[in-house]
Formats: sequence, structure tokens, C-alpha cells
Amino acid sequence: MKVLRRTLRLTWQASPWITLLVAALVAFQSVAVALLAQSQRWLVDAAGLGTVGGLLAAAALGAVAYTASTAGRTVLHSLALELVLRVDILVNDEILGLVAGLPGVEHLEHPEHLDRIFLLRRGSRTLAQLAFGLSATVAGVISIALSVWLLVAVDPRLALLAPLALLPLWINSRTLRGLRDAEKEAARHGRLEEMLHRMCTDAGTAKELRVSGAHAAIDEEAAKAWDRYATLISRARVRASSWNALGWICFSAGYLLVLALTADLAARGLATLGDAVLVLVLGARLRGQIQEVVEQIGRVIHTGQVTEHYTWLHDYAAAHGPKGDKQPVSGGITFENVTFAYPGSKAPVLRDVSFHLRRGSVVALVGVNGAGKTTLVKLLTGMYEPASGTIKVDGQDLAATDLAAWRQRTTAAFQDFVKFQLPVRHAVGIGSLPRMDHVEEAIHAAGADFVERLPNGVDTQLGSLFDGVDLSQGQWQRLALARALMRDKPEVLILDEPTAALDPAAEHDLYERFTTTTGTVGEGITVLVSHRFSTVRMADHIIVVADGTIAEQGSHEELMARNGPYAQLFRIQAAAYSGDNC
Ligand SMILES: Nc1ncnc2c1ncn2[C@@H]1O[C@H](COP(=O)(O)OP(=O)(O)OP(=O)(O)O)[C@@H](O)[C@H]1O
Repeated sequence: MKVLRRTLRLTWQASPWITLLVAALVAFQSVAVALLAQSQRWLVDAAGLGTVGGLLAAAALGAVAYTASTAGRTVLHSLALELVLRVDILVNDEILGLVAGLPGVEHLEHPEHLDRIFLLRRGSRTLAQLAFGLSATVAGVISIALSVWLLVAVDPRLALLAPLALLPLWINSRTLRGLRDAEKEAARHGRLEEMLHRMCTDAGTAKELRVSGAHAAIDEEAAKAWDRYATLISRARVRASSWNALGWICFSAGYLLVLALTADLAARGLATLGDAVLVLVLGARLRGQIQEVVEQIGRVIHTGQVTEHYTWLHDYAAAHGPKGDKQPVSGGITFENVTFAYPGSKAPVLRDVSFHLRRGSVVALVGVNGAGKTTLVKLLTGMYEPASGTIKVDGQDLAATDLAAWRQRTTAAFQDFVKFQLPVRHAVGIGSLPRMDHVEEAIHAAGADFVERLPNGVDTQLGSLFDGVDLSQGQWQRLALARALMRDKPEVLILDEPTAALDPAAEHDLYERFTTTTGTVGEGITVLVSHRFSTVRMADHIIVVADGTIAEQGSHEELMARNGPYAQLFRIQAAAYSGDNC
């Protein structure tokens, strides 16, 4: 009901006038068949009796009903198409808004949630048809009821056709349920095929795949996934059509029986010729009417699956949306006994982690690959919530604060940055759209001065998709950094290996710049993740992460004096760089 109300609201919002016109035409369609059959009955009876007035009235009624029905049907078809198209756009906008507006990213990583979003986006049109489909179904049922009523008036036994007409309807609802289950089961294969296909056609991944020669194998895997998807769906369809055919055979046998009964009644003088014509016309039309209602019900039931996901998305967005209007105040951040496991995985990636990030400090997270550094950063930016323990910002639980407001006070640059194929100004500016005027400043702060030498400076189009300039990996990375630096005086600046593509000297120089020129110094907290100890040693506080726990923490000097894992890693790297870079 909630979904119906929502889609009705969207339908009205799409166009009140078209909605009213469609409703009026649908209402007329519900009586059109009965009017037409009745006019033909009167026409034949009046002809038999030779009453000219009756003949003319019946012909006039038939002509009006026929014209209004056929013309109305054509107009209804095009108006309904237009309305559904408009509602589809609104539904898609709503879905994208809900998916993109969620503060965390859990819904984008959980396979079950991804399946739901996949099915929802594929079925958005069905959802857009819900209001129209339901009203057409009600009109169809009324139309069938009127036909049955007219048949019963000739002879009550003719009502036999009604239960027989319901049989295909019932079978169809059962088979559609089977189809719905098959679609649910197949969604994962469909999504896999889409991903593999994209891997082979996307310029970024295609390069690596060509070099490794794996594209043929991936192509094959994509074909297999598509086969699995198509097989599940087509098997369910064949099953459904066989059952539906059986239903129609039963109805056709009933129709023949009704015709034989009417012929008998006419022969015995218990029915007029007009009655026989009425039965003939209505019986033949009943098949079409039922077919239409079956199809409409099919669409509505199919919508049931999509509406389930639609409701889920709304509920999920309501449960995971902004939690309150309290804003974190300036101060330190404390992780208290934080344990965390990624969705769908039972093994915790972080176990009982506790540490404090002091306001105004530069904190470095170090550790081997997979230790849990990026996961800590994701928790800090509110992408995920801890399974147990709390993250407190000035004593306030981050899970209970408005994440959107928190994000306004933080900024981050990640190792897996995005290459936005836009003009430089926009590729950097989307870091903080209200501060578009500060793009040049951010570019300078990120050391991306190469932009000045591009053909159109900050207005140069980037990427090959739109005949733009392509950049080196290090240059793309500097732009990603500039994007992160767009935020005005962030309380927390997170740099998660955003300089991996830069040489060690450039990274050292850049971090020196960040820690002395950005707005966070003295006011905010800078969290940097790096494998380069020449950078790490600049931090005030170093946290060594090992296997999801904190192995040790302290200043560079303290950790060197302790001679623990940090000191060992530092010496190994210092030896590798012959002391030059560390
Ligand atoms: N989205 C995810 N879903 C499930 N497991 C994940 C996910 N992201 C990371 N992990 C797992 O969490 C662990 C910690 O990963 P994390 O990215 O935090 O490590 P890291 O210390 O940042 O590593 P690196 O130095 O390689 O960037 C790894 O074992 C990884 O496999």
C-alpha cells in the first residue's frame, strides 16, 4: 500500500492532466465491451421484430461505443506510455538519490544489497507502471463482471464460463511466482556477466587484460555467466508457458460448451437470436478480456518483486540515513575497543583497537599490506560502523552523529583514487562544489603545477573519452589530492597513501607542505597512511597496525628507542634506500 501511495504520488507529480485523462479512459474501457455486446443484441432483436426506432437506437449505441472504445484505446495507449516514461524518470531519480545519499558504503559492497539494487534498477519501469497497471486491472475485472452478468441474464448456466475464465488467471499468477524466483536466483549471474563484460570493454582494465592475455578467458567466463542467467530465466519461461497453455485449453473447451448450450436454448425458443449473438460476442471477447487482465496482473505481480526491493531501499535509507543534528565539536578522536568485520564476513579485520588522535597532531598509520590501516580510515570517515566498541569525537559517539555534517568537516585522499574525465576545474572542484573559486589554490597546494602547462590550463578536458588530455598516473594522483584539499580548513585530513605514484622525494616534499600549509595544522588532525618511513617519521604520533590490532604506538624517537616492530621496519627500509631517503 505504501508503495502504491508512493507511485501514485510520483504519477500525479509526473503530470496531473495525463493522470486524470488516463483514469477517465481506463474507466470507460471497463464498460465498453458490455455496451458493444448489448447494442448488437438489441440490433438483432430489433431487426427480427422490424422496429426501426429500436434498430436505429441500437445502431447508434453500437457506433458510439465502438468509436469511443477503439479511439479511446489508441489515445490511452500513447498517454499511458508517456506517463510511464515520465514516472520512470522520477523513480530512477529517486532510486539514485537514495543509493547515493546514504552516508556509508556498506550497501555498495554487500552482495545481497547489490542484487537488490540491480533488480530495482532493471525493474524501475515496472514500478513506474504500477499505478496504471492496477487501475487497468480493476477496469478489466469490472469489464469481465459486466460480461458475466449479461450472460447470466440469458441463462444462469452460462455463468459456468466465469470459473473457467478464472483458471488461466490462477495458473498465470502461480507461474509468475516461479518466474520471479528464477529472476531472483539469476540476478547474481547477470551482475557477474555485467562486471566481466565491463572489465573487457573498459579502457583502464582492458589494457591490463590485453597484456596478460586474460581477456579471452574473461570473455568466456562472461559468456558462461550469461548462459547461466539465460538458462534459469528461459527454463522458468518454458514452464510458465506450458502451464498457461493448459489453462487456455480448459477455457476454450468451456466456451464451446456454452455455445452448444445457447444453440440448444435458441432451438427450443428459450433464447432470442439477439441473446445468441450476445453470447457469441461476449464469449469471444471474454477470452481477450481475461488475457488482458492476466497480463496486467502479471505486470502488477512482477512489480511485487520490484516493490519489495523498493520498500527495502526506502527502509534501509531511513535506518541508515542521518542520525541526528548533533555536530561533532572540535577536539580529539578516540577509538575505544573497536572491533570490525566486513559485511558478509565473520572474521574480524580489526580486533579490540583503542587509540587517541589528539587535536592538532599529525598521526601516521603504518603496517604491512592487509594489516587494517585503510579499514581504520573507513571507520573514521563513517563508511562503516564498528561491530563493537565506539569511535568518539570529543566524547560523542560517531555512530549517533549526522554523518553528512561530519563529512563536511573531514576530507580524504585515497590510494584507489578516481580519474574523473572532466575539465581539470571540475575534476578538482567536485571535492567541494561551493568552493569552486578555490580550485587553483588546491591545485597549487597539491603540487599539481603541471596544470599550468596543459593546453587550456584549468579548463583542459581530461581523459580520452572526450578527446581530452591523458595524464601520467602521478599527475592524476596529484589532481585527486587537490580534490581532497578543496575542503576549507578540515578538522580531519586523511591521506591514505595518496602519493603511491609519486617518487619518495616528491612524497616527502608534499607531506611537508601538507603538514605546514594546510588548514588542519594546529586546529585539526592529519592522519596519514604511508609505507615510506621518510614520510612517517614526520608524524607526531605513529600507530603501528599489525593483523588488525595495535602493535605499538608513540613518536618516532620513542618507537626507535623501544626497538620493536617499527624500529625493525624502519631499519630495513633505511638500508634499502642506503640512508638517502629516510
Ligand atoms: N571491502 C572489503 N570486504 C572484505 N574484506 C576487506 C575489504 N576491504 C579490505 N578487506 C580485508 O581487510 C583486511 C585489511 O584491509 P585494509 O585495506 O584495511 O589493509 P591495509 O593495511 O590498508 O593494507 P594496504 O597497506 O595493502 O593498503 C584485509 O585482510 C582485506 O582483505
